[in-house]
Amino acid sequence: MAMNATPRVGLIGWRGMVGSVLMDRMTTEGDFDKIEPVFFSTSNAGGKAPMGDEPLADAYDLAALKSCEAILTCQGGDYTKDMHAKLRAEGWDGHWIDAASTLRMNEDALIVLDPVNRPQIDAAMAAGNRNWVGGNCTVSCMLMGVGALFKAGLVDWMSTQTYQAASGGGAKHMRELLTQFGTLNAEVKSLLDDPKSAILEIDRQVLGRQQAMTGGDEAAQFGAVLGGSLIPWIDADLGNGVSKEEWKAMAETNKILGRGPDALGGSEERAIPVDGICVRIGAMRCHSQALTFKLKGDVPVGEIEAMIEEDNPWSKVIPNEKEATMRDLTPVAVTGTMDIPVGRIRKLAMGPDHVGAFTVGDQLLWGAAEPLRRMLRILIEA
Ligand SMILES: NC(=O)C1=CN([C@@H]2O[C@H](COP(=O)(O)OP(=O)(O)OC[C@H]3O[C@@H](n4cnc5c(N)ncnc54)[C@H](OP(=O)(O)O)[C@@H]3O)[C@@H](O)[C@H]2O)C=CC1
Ligand SMILES: N[C@@H](CC(=O)OP(=O)(O)O)C(=O)O
Repeated sequence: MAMNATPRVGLIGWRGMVGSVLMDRMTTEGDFDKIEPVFFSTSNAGGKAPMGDEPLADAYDLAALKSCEAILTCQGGDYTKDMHAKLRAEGWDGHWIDAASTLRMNEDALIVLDPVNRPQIDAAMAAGNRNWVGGNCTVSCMLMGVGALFKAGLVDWMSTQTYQAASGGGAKHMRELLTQFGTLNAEVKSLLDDPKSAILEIDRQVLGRQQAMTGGDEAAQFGAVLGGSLIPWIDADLGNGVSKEEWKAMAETNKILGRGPDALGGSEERAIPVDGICVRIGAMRCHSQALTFKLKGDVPVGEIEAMIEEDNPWSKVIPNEKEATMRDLTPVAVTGTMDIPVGRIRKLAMGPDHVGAFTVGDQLLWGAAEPLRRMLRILIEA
């Protein structure tokens, strides 16, 4: 069912980190001209909204929420757990668009990434679906880069080793990383300023400070030191040696592609194995991934590059050369842009059907905010 010409859309979580990126993108793309926005707050109902004359509505007020044809939330999983079922139980049949992972694998929710799964979105809309959830940031950024190979049916399996930014944990995690870097620098500043000082003495003092931080307030967000180190575990421990972030890679990739039993409505098509190790590194807001593909045949690198380049306006092939890689295939180059560069594309020593690639994406843009605002736009324009 199509929405009204200028639908009333409730925005929850708009001042958080993901929400702020979303607001920027919605402003840039003119989305606010197409809706009647209603801004909610979980902490400051009655306060000043970021636009318009109406004060902030209470995000726990069911009547206010029910007055919206669509609700777009970046407030987080606890809010979704608390409010989504209550609203549905009251008979609200509006569109719920959500950044949190809570509903993603539900039978009645579609994971949205329209440049990759627009056919699934259209089919779900026609079937009356009402729950639209953004994918895990690593999965969405990966599929925006190399989705072409999956769409073409070329992938037998894929392994991904991730290099995930601090922002994936939230704003406090980004602050903690920078604070740790500052503390470590301060610890050895006088030695660093002296070009004749011994590097191994600097290293010893840095390690001592890192060890002193471990288990304390300075590493409270991540639970381990990230500055000058890394953490090869992200999200919950599933108890079988797999982290929840790693589990999402296969589960969500296949659901987005409409494959396997978790696809909306179920699918007979084999779920493609996707697996690897997820690692937190000291980048700010870009997730990077080293990918290994086992393809179904010996596809020339030039053909792979052409498919990636042509797949969508944001996927960009970076020539597999040192200079281009260092210039264009780093978190610093990609942060704040919509581009999803894919580089280091080459045949691996394991055989001509094994291909390596490396991709980088801003996890707050394609990894979180962008698929949601695009889904809202699709609903408005339906
Ligand atoms: N961070 C990420 O990488 C990703 C996050 N997500 C999802 O999005 C959810 C929100 O993430 P994120 O945006 O990082 O969370 P934030 O903590 O930045 O924001 C969440 C809410 O916290 C409240 N808040 C309290 N203090 C502040 C403050 N000082 N500044 C801003 N907001 C504040 C706001 O609610 P109020 O205005 O009502 O007080 C805000 O909407 C996550 O829980 C997750 O489900 C999804 C993909 C990626
Ligand atoms: N888990 C991701 C961030 C995130 O919010 O993921 P999800 O939306 O799947 O919970 C990270 O830490 O990098």
